[in-house]
Amino acid sequence: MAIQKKHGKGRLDKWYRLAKEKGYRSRAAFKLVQLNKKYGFLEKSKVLIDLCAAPGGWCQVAAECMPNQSIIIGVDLAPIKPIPRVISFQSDITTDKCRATIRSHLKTWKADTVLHDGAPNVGTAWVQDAFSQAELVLESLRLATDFLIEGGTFVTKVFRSKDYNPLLWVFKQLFTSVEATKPPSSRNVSAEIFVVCRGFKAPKRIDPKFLDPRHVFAELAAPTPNNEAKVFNPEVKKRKREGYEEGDYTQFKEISVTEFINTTDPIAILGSYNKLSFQQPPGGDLALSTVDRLEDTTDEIRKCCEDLKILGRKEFRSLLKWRLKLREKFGLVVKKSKEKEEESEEVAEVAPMDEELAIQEQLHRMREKETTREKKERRKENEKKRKEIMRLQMHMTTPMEIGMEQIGPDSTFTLRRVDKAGARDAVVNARNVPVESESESESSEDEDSDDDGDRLERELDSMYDQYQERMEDRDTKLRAKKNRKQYETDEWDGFSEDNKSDDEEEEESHVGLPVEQAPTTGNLSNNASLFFDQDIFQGLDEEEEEEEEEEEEDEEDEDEDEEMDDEDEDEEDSDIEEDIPVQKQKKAKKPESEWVDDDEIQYIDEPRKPNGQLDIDIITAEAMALAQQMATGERKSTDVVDDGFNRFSFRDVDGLPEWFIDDEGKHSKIQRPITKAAAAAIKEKMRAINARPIKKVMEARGRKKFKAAQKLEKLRKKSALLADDEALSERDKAQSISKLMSKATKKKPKQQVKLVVARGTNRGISGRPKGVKGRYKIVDSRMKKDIRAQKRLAKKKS
Ligand SMILES: C[S@@+](CC[C@H](N)C(=O)[O-])C[C@H]1O[C@@H](n2cnc3c(N)ncnc32)[C@H](O)[C@@H]1O
Repeated sequence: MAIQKKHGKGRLDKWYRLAKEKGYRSRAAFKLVQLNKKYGFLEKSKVLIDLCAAPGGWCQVAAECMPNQSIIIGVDLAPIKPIPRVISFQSDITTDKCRATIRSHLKTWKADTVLHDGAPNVGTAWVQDAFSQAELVLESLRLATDFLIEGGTFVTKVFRSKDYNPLLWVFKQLFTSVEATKPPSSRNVSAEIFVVCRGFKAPKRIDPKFLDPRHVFAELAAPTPNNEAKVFNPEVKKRKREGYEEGDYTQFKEISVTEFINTTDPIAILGSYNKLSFQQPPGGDLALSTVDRLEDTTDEIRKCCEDLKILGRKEFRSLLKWRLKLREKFGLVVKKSKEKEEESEEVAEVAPMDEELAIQEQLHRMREKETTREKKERRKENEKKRKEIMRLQMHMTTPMEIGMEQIGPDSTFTLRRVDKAGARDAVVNARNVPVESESESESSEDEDSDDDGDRLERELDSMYDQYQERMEDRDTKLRAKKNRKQYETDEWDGFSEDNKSDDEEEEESHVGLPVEQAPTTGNLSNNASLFFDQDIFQGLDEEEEEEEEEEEEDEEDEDEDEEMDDEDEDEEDSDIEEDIPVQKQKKAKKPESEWVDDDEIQYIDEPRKPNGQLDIDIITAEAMALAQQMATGERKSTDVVDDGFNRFSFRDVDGLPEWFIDDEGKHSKIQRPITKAAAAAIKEKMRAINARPIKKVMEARGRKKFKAAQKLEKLRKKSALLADDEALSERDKAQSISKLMSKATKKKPKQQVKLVVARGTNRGISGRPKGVKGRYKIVDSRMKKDIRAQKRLAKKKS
């Protein structure tokens, strides 16, 4: 691919000219120059493979930057003219032949860097292009995995398409650091992005599916419609552009109560209808009149049926329970007797249902039963572990005793395993993983007998989780809070030495995750993880690590560092627990064992103003009121500490459902009265903040000021020179200085923007219209007329 004169003028841009000047064979060379400037991988490499290298721009750059005696191999479908220090040959990178040729050149060496800048099918349809590009990337990755040394670097070009995320996910499994970047020399109009993958993990075996385009780019099946979501979030409406359902052109939907009772999917009805009707159909419905008369059909239930869209979780639950009761009464579901409970088959009679539906429901129930059983077992196991940890914490046992009953080849107990069951948080907090005491296990028999009820409970719980996730997606504060919580609970990783479960270790050496799995990273969505891959966030981890190292080195400073971490967290949370100033919050939060006295607080390295005062930003009325009270001596620091211990401090949340704790948490805190003065002070402060111009404007103003100062300085110097000039008379001096001044203060006339109407030959043109010089703006005729009218009006007024 030699430099060709492209038709579009934009193609012969600055980089094209620079490439010509510098003797590079392609403008692409600058992309590698800029990537290397940012990541510096070429200087560290001794062996490099450049895939799709023609005409050889990247090879030229590599030869320039890599140490002497390095091996550089360039391969392409097209011939590459010889480049000093570069071995090049012609081959298709997807073939075994290419692999063999590279191997013959490298012998036993491994490559430190593999580059790929391939672009197939140039000129065909873009969608097709993007796909084969992605395939080519995967092929180049396959080749890279064969030749890269552990810790090596792989740089590739990827096109922004639907295959971009799956590709990135694959990279992330194989490399410790994956960063996507667009060098300045890459045109903005181009969809290309460069991904720099560093720290090749060199797994012993890679699942072939991993590098197979059919798996990596497989379309994920459309998720099944989530009717439950509709039930619990009736107000969240997604825009549908599909129009109304065929034959149904109303938005208000109503369904008979009997249908709700007979249906096998009540949640779908609750999610998609507005009203459950007790209205008798024309022919009369005996079942409906019975339902109407039953005692279970309370006024509350009737009210709930009136408008489903305004119901909350509690109301839906009562409607579903009511439905179950009626189904039992009508003999639609027969409760299992104790003897029959033993049998795996459940006796369930569902009246108007065809055979297939019946089988489906039975299968579904069996599956539910199985998961309930598994869940129960997990709970028991977790409870056992929790008790052991409690005993250990209370010095009732030694670590040796932990997990004694589980002794076996793979029974090493780590909290990570517990976490897989989703219970570690609770274990660490010594909170109840729902305990199954003996008395409870008796009652759990009842639970089992009511399979539907159990299922509903779980559905409701999972709905709440989904609701939380959605809220987190929307609300960054909530997300930060959750991550913080997770961080707090993650701090202690149990007794595993290397903090890795067996499974995880296996994953490292054998990357073989099912490719269908959605590519996500930790708690972050893919988009979020891509966002955080940006340079700006890169230092953060290292900083944290450094801090940790410091902590290890200096045990004496440990407490101090921890306090600083706490402080960061507190600051983030300031809007949640704003009622106590930062430092005091920390004090109040400290557990008794880590208690520090007032003197110790003095040594904490708090952010301070230049005058030595603590730099605390008071942004809430509560904090302001407290600050005022403290300043006037109305309250003392000890009062604030005492306030930390209140009836909300040690809330007993054992066994309470997550949604309840969350909901209660919003209100279970001291409501501190605020003073009028404090509210006014905060209002004023906020007004001042809002009145500040945005950063861009501030910067522009600063630039203007700076330029004016420069101009003034120049003028001053010139005037001084003139004043010192002995050859000039005083009059001449005064004249020339005033000339200078008037020249400097004269404003340049603003360049007129010529309006060009987009009609005739100018319709739909891109670029400068013929015969137009200077600044121009293409407008439609309406706009031109409007502007004229405005001018006329302004003239009239003046
Ligand atoms: C954008 S150019 C590479 C430019 C090069 N990096 C440089 O600096 O000069 C893309 C190259 O990919 C090559 N290519 C496309 N498919 C290929 C394949 N299957 N095997 C080898 N080369 C391929 C094309 O021949 C083309 O020369």
